[in-house]
Amino acid sequence: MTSEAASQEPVSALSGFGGGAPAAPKDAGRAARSTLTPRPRTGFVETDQVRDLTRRGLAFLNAGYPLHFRGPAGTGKTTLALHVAAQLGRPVIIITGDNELGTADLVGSQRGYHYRKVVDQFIHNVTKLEETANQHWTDHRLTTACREGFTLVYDEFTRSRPETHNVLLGVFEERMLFLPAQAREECYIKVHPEFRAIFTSNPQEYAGVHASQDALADRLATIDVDYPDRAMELAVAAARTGLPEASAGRIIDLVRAFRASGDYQQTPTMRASLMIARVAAQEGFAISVDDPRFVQLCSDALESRIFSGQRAENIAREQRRAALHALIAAHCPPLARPRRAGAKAGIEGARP
Ligand SMILES: Nc1ncnc2c1ncn2[C@@H]1O[C@H](COP(=O)(O)OP(=O)(O)OP(=O)(O)O)[C@@H](O)[C@H]1O
Repeated sequence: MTSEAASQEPVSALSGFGGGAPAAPKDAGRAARSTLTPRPRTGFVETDQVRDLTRRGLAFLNAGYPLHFRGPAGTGKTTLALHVAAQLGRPVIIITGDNELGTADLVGSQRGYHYRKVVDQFIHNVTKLEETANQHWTDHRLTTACREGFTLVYDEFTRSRPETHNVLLGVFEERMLFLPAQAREECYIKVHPEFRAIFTSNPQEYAGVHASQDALADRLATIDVDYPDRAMELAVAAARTGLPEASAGRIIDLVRAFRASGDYQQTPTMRASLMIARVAAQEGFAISVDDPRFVQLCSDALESRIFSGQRAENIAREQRRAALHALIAAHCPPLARPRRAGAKAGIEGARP
């Protein structure tokens, strides 16, 4: 995403949120275009783990501290941040971290031109033309959020350069947002008492991220988000795909066992189990090693995580592939054979 897009585009397409929140009179149209109104998201799963993280996060936010959810990819940080933001009941503004993002993208800048044309035809055959061009100051997302008391969700903030965040130090410490000289009319604004900020970051990401400044990290209340427990992963897969729990459970156990094996270069996250579950449900595959289409689906979704593009040794490759297939067989067992009269019930509904 470009910095312009990050700072300017409405983001109402995000699920669980609708655009056009009511804004305060000043700059109302602009603020409304860049905010989201939280509403409950369909398929959102609230387990004890989610409730606990939400409660702990809200405690910091209610005391006025900026909150930071930190955790590996696919652990549900962004979803959780939006869920917690929704609990605050204020319009939400989202920024996504980007190396190209600068202070102006957060705070505001001089934009556009106002043309003024005066045609003086006092003497009928003489035309006097006067044209002036004035730039005018435009608030960007951080300024709008601070001014109006909105909730700012800054997703993957460590993808932005640390110096971009200098302006945040005053916001969190002195509750003042200092504006650059171009803002002319005001050199700072007092941060609205209802302004809150929620950050997310992934400490394991090593491409395209920056270390967070100590000064900023010290101001954030950081809560570590770990991989979801089985109950949560299962509930999410069942809710988001419509698979029965027994079938979704096999996929979850397969992906969790693969994750526990450590035999990969890219961690298989909750997104991997959702991907398998969603495609299997849509295509009507049997969640079993007996269905070659299902086995192929698991291989497609998981094998790429074993090798990250480097040329792995062929033997290691084959060994790891075989280990993955053994996991598929162990967690997605053969379909129940047709029962002979009097035989006991077999595996519960292997088909989704
Ligand atoms: N509580 C939940 N209910 C329903 N779905 C969820 C929940 N938490 C996470 N998910 C789903 O799990 C997937 C990963 O979640 P999310 O994008 O929030 O993770 P993340 O930690 O922000 O990932 P990344 O660091 O890669 O951006 C998404 O498809 C999301 O919709």
